[in-house]
This record gives sequence, C-alpha cells and structure tokens, in this order.
Amino acid sequence: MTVTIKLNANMGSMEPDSAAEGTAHQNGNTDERVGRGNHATSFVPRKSSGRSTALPLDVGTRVHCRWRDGKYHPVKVIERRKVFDGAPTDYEYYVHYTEFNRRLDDWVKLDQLDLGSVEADVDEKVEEKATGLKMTRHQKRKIDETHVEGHEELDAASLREHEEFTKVKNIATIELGRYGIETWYFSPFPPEYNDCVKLYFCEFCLNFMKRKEQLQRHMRKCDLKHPPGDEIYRSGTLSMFEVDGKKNKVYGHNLCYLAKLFLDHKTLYYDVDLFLFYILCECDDRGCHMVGYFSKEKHSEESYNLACILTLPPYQRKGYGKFLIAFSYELSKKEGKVGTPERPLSDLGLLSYRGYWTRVLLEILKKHKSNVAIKGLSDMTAIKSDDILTTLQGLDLIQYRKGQHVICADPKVLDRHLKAAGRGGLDVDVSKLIWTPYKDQG
Ligand SMILES: CC(=O)SCCNC(=O)CCNC(=O)[C@H](O)C(C)(C)COP(=O)(O)OP(=O)(O)OC[C@H]1O[C@@H](n2cnc3c(N)ncnc32)[C@H](O)[C@@H]1OP(=O)(O)O
Repeated sequence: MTVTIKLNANMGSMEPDSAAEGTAHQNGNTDERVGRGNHATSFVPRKSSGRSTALPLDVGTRVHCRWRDGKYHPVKVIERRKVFDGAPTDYEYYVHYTEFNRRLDDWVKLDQLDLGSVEADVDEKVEEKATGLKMTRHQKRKIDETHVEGHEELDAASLREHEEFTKVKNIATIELGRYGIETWYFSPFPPEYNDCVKLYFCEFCLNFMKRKEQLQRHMRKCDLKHPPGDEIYRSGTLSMFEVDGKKNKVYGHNLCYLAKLFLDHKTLYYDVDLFLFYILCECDDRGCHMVGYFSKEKHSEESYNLACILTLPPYQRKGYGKFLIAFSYELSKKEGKVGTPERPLSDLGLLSYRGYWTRVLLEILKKHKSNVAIKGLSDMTAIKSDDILTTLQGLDLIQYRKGQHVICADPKVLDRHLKAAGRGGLDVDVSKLIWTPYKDQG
C-alpha cells in the first residue's frame, strides 16, 4: 500500500544561521537504554520565587532553557524520559524552542532548564467521549490537522499514536559517505528500525543499515559508484543524474527516507513512480558523492517544476541550493513551460528561492533598456508570473497604475536590492546539459 505521511508545518520564527550549526558531526544518543513511565515526583525550589516546582515536569510545560548560545530561550516540553541509571526522579526532556524551527528540538538535561520560569499552563485535558480516552486539546487540534493519507480508516486513537510517534526525532544521526550528520526531523523508517538512533547509509545506492559492519560488508559488494539513472549534466567535478522513480523504486524510497530527516513540512510520496529525482554529485576518483537533490513530478497540473529540494547539511551554504533551483528552471525552459516550486516552502527554502528570484529578475531589469512586462520576464526566466509579482512587490518595485501592474526600477534601487540578495552561487552551464523532457513510455 502506498503510505503518505503528511506532517504539519511547525515552524517557529526563523533562526536559519543557528540551524545550520545544528549539523555538527556527533554520535547519537542512546534512547534504547532508557525506560519511560516512572511517575515518581519530587520538588525543587524555584530559582526566582519561593514556590516549588513539581518534578518531573509534565509534557506541555513551558519553561526557559539554556541553548548553545549560552542564553535562555522559551521552550515547550514535548516529551520526557527517565535517565538511564539515574534516580527515579532523574528525567531528561525533549523540548521545542518556541522561537526557533523544529529542527532545533532536542533532548536536554534538567540543569539546562530555569525552573524559576516554569509556566503552569500545561494543556488542559479534554475527555474523549467516544473512545473514553484522555486527550489534550492541543493533541486534538494537531490530530485534526494531521492527515495520514492511505490511513483514512484510522480512528482517533491510532492517529494520536501516529502523532505521538512523529513528534520526537527517531534517528539522531546518520553516516553517509565521509560524513556523520545530525538529523533534523522525524522520518518514517520501517518498524524494524524503531530501536535505532543511528543509521549507516551507502552513499551510492542509499541502502541503510543498523550497524557499521553491515555497511562495510555492503560497500565491498555494492557495484554502484554513482546514483542509478542517466548522467544529464557534467561540468568540472559536478554531475547531475536523473533517476526515474518507476525504474529505480528502491533508490527512490531510500532517498525519501533520507530526505525526510531534513524536511519537516513536506508530504513525502512513497509512490515514487510518479517522480523524477535529480541528484547532484561531486565526483572524484572514488565515485560520485551526493551533495543534494530535487524531485519533480513527471506530470504536474499545478505547473510545479520542483517538489522537494535538499542540500545535505555538510554541503549547505556553498551555493548548491541555488544551483539546484537554477537547474530546475533550466529544465522548465527546455520543456517550454513556466514552473514554480511546490508549496509550502520551508524557511530555508523560502530564503533560497527569494534570493534566486531576486537576483535573476533584477539582473534582467538592470540590463533591459526598454519596458518589460511581467509576462516577458516569465518567458525569459521560466519563473511563474505570480512568483515574479510577489518578488517584485516584496521589493517595492511594483506600482498599480491605470488598472495594471507597472515595474518601477530605478537603477540605484536595483543595485541596492541585488547587493542585499547575496552571492549568485554556482552557475548552471546550459551547454553541458544533455536532456530531453520526460515522455511516458506507455
Ligand atoms: C519546495 C521545497 O522543497 S521547500 C523545502 C526546502 N528544503 C529544505 O528546507 C530542506 C533543508 N534545507 C536545505 O536543504 C537547504 O537549506 C536549501 C536546499 C533550502 C538551500 O540549500 P543551500 O545549498 O544551503 O543553498 P545556498 O548555499 O545556495 O544558499 C541559498 C541562500 O539561502 C539562504 N540560506 C540558506 N541557508 C541559510 C541559513 N542556514 N541561514 C541563513 N540563510 C540561509 C541564504 O540567503 C543563501 O544564500 P547566501 O549563502 O548567498 O547568503
């Protein structure tokens, strides 16, 4: 059965630069050693008031927590677990920093929490009359928002179980090629991987394993030295491979599991038949090492030219994201279509797209001496008119005169915006792209 898990956006305000720091090479923690459900309670004095705080803290508690910048930030307790070998009251807490993106959710120790800041507004319990189960209002709302396609028949209890299951990151780290990478979000790996906190990926076929020795054995046998599929672009040490999900289902599934570890809000379709995957690699004498990818529906009614985009954390902020975005528009130009990325965009996705659209459009406006219409810009760039309008409106370059939108582009203003839009990134050399648009082979 095709299972599509649609997870909610839960993006606090942006903290992109800090987020990028969250990818340091680390070992995983050791969930499998800790138990749950000891409800022994103790009291510790609050730091700032004379009142005591009951421990362990309840799930839902709001409190301030010391972050890696050394400062205290507001968090919400998402989950708690007993510390292995600790006293009955020793718990650690999985917290969501309410000011930051969910990728920064983390397990913290009690001494990181400022108990003087505890707010006693734990979600109110709501009686679930139909099932006789207890559910918080917050959980009820989240379940209403969480739609598990392919699981429409699930009752509230099962849905709640799903919600419970996905709120805490399951895999803490992965090993991929020469990198150990801290993960960002939950990914629905098959149940036999439930007890793992670290997974070992073959960097070529993307098969994943529980133990390093398994990976080492696999690497001796794996024939692949690059992604399966056709190499459609090569320039210097960079190559792009097109992988048809229908012809390479296992690879497509593996890629989805891997990508979900870094994509929170996207619906992941495991019906990979419908997608083409464009895998960007840095190549050397050991093979072609995946840097990032984007997926694209073979047929999109909404004119999406990109479904999901990912640069693997060790390669981020080097211009690969812009390269992948530019590449997706070059494919659209070859198809003779305009395109737009599938929504919603993540915080980092939005930043990358805004930067790309701004640079591409303003560079054209700077060079163009005569008037240019939005439709003209769209024809030149393959960027959908709506995205052009939003970008230019966001830069305050559009005025509405006599019933139509007019671009008002003062060269000095353009220069200022271009400077603010940052570096251009790696260019796509179109002369190195050998590609024909997808055609159904029946
Ligand atoms: C349709 C969709 O799929 S939306 C989902 C988008 N994907 C994700 O959110 C998955 C996780 N994130 C990623 O994989 C990456 O952050 C991407 C793909 C969004 C961007 O990839 P990168 O290779 O880092 O992009 P690139 O180096 O070209 O930078 C793009 C621009 O985005 C902005 N940006 C990207 N990351 C950050 C960050 N951590 N902090 C601040 N700005 C950032 C910057 O403006 C940057 O340009 P600059 O470096 O010149 O300032």
